[in-house]
Amino acid sequence: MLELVFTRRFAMAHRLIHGSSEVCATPHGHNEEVKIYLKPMHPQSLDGKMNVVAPFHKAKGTWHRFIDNSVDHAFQLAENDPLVDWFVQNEPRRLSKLLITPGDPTTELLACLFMSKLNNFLSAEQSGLYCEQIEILETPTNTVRFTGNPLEFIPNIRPPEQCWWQRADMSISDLKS
Ligand SMILES: Nc1nc2c(c(=O)[nH]1)N=C([C@H](O)[C@H](O)COP(=O)(O)OP(=O)(O)OP(=O)(O)O)CN2
Repeated sequence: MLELVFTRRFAMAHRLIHGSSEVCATPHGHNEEVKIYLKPMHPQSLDGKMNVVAPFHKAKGTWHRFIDNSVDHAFQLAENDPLVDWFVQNEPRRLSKLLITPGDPTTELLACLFMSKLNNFLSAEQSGLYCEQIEILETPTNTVRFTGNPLEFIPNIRPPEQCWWQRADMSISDLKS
C-alpha cells in the first residue's frame, strides 16, 4: 500500500490543570512536530503517466495552512481553565490564538483532535485520501501515536456543530471572538 507522510513543526504553549503532572500546571511551551500518514480510500496502481497517489501540494496544502496559521504559537487550554476567562476579560484580541480542548490539552487528546480536523479537511476537499495514523512529537523524547477513529476517543461533551475539530475550517476553539 502506498502512503503519503508529511511532517510539520509548530510552537505551542499549554498547561495541564487536572493533576496528571504538577510541573505541567505552569504554562510552558514546546516546539512540536506533527506527522500525518495519508492513504487512498480506493487504492489503485500507478497510472504510468503522473504516477502519484495525489500531488503533494493538494494532499498537504490545507493541513499545513491550518498548522501554520492556526496552531503555530497558539496557547492550548482546557475549556474550564480560568485563564480562558482571563483572556476573554483582558485580551479578547488574542482569543483566536487560544486552542481550547475538552479537558487538559495533552498530546494524546491533541493527536485525536488533529486527526479529526484533518479528516474533515480531506473529506470536504473530496481528496480521496484519509488520515490513517498521526504522530505528535511533544518533545524530542515523548511521542504520541494514534490510529483508529478519533471520535471514539475524544471526550464527547457537545453536539458536533459546536466542536471545532469536527469542522473543515481553520478554527481551534468554539469561542466567539
Ligand atoms: N501522558 C501524558 N503525560 C504528560 C504530558 C502529555 O501530554 N501526556 N505532557 C506533559 C508535559 O507537557 C511536559 O512538559 C512534557 O513531559 P516531560 O516528560 O516532562 O518532558 P521532558 O522533555 O522533560 O522529558 P524527559 O525525556 O524526561 O526529559 C507531562 N506529562
